[in-house]
Amino acid sequence: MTEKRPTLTLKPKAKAKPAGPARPQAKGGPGKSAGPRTDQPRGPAPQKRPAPAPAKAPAPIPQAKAPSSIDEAPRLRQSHEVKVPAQLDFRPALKGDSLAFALLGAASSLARVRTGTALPQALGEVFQAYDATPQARGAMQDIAYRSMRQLGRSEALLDLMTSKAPEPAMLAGLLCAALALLDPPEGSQAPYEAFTVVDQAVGAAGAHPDFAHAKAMVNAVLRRFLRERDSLRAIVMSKPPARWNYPQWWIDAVQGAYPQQWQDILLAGNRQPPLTLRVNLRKTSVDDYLRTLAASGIEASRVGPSALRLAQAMNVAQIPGFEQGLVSVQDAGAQLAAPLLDLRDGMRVLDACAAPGGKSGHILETADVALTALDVDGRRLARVDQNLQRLGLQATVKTGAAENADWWDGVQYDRILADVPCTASGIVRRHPDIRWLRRKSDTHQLATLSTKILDNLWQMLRPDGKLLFVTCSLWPQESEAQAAAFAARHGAVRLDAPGQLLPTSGAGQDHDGLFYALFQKAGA
Ligand SMILES: C[S@@+](CC[C@H](N)C(=O)[O-])C[C@H]1O[C@@H](n2cnc3c(N)ncnc32)[C@H](O)[C@@H]1O
Repeated sequence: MTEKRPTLTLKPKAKAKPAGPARPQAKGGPGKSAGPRTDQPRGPAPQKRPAPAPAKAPAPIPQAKAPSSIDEAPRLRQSHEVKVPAQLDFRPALKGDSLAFALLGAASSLARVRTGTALPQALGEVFQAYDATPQARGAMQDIAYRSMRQLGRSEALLDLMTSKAPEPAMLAGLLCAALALLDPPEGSQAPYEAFTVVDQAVGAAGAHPDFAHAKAMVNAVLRRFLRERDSLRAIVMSKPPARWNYPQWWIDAVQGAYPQQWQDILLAGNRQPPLTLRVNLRKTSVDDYLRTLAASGIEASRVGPSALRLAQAMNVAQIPGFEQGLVSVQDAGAQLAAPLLDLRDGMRVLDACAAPGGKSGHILETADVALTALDVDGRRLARVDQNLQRLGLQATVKTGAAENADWWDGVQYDRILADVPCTASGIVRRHPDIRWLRRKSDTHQLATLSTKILDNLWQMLRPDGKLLFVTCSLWPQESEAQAAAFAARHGAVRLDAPGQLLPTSGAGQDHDGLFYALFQKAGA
């Protein structure tokens, strides 16, 4: 047991409105999985926050992260920067299929995200440490993703209800996870009964040695939320980060770049993304595959020339023909890259930032080209190999930095795809942790790297050849401003391309926020 810390006190009752009765809760089983995740956030790993210096070494601190420079104040409340981190890997003596177990796993993931770990990686660490069953993994993932989409509001509610920020971060994570379940977004049903959430959250707190002492506080905070929900919400909803569930700088940036559409963009980023498939036209047709799905009772609709959106997310292992390479998981917006490249058999093509290989696979499905798939990250490149193997396709896979030429054989390419590392601000619906991990200054840093990559790749393109520049960013500095400056520097001819696609979800049109610019080199 670690040293007992003082129990937090509750702040006085909120005053905005008289306390409303607890809202009746919808019934439901354990949360569904957020769907298979086949991609990681783009770009280099976000900067890690410095590991807090332990006041006293309690137990092994397995998740301490390497210190890194910080140029801005953290967005989360200062006191959340833990003085004594909880044992994030501690496996509680709880039933593996209980909500308490899932809540604690989600809380551990949220605490890892606070130290700069991306959520998919954080969950992976927790699954292993907790030896979680597939069912428990699904529940932890669902709760953690919900919590990320609601973090601004949960943080503000906690700020209102507690006299100081809950510590350790895992306790704050537990409260945020429980609040996300008790307070689902407008128009969606609560996945569990309110009393079950409170009871299980208290049980989860009691099962962890580092904050078992705070279980009465967990009970009091959650019950108070249920009693005073309307008045508490009325207060926090006046604050943009609570209302929109993004950091203030992010809201300002979207509003500045898109004064007309900013609210729609923020809302689109908070919706649960669909599972979209790309049909491999080498092996089947879209209509035939739709029939295959229908025969298996799977509902789907077309959202692009080869793109199908499933009505319900499911594990890829259950998707007919997935293992045989009939389909791949890929957003409909990302499926525009291969057609824009205007590929023909026999071309020499470079995919310069290729991992995990979504667009490489599509390029090879489109034409018989000699493809080089390059990426700086050798671990991610292994996924290119796996994906191409499943599709029965081949490429030359190379580890190297696209801003350098040390990996290049000196023979120019007919086509180059530069799907550069970026802030990934256009894919937050799939990666709701990104908004909390990124810093405003990342944009400039990543745009500088993209400039170097584009300038270096241009020499590798043959006269008349085409280079497709892609980002999954919403920030003009990374996208349109970058494209315009590039064209001016190199005298590149700009061909027709979609430009900035804003994220949208719905019947017929459903895609992430991507940017496309297509350039041609003058003939010899
Ligand atoms: C947007 S993702 C690429 C997604 C991929 N094109 C697909 O469709 O599956 C960006 C990739 O750039 C890689 N990357 C980051 N810095 C790089 C660099 N300097 N040179 C080459 N690749 C880089 C990252 O490892 C990441 O895999």
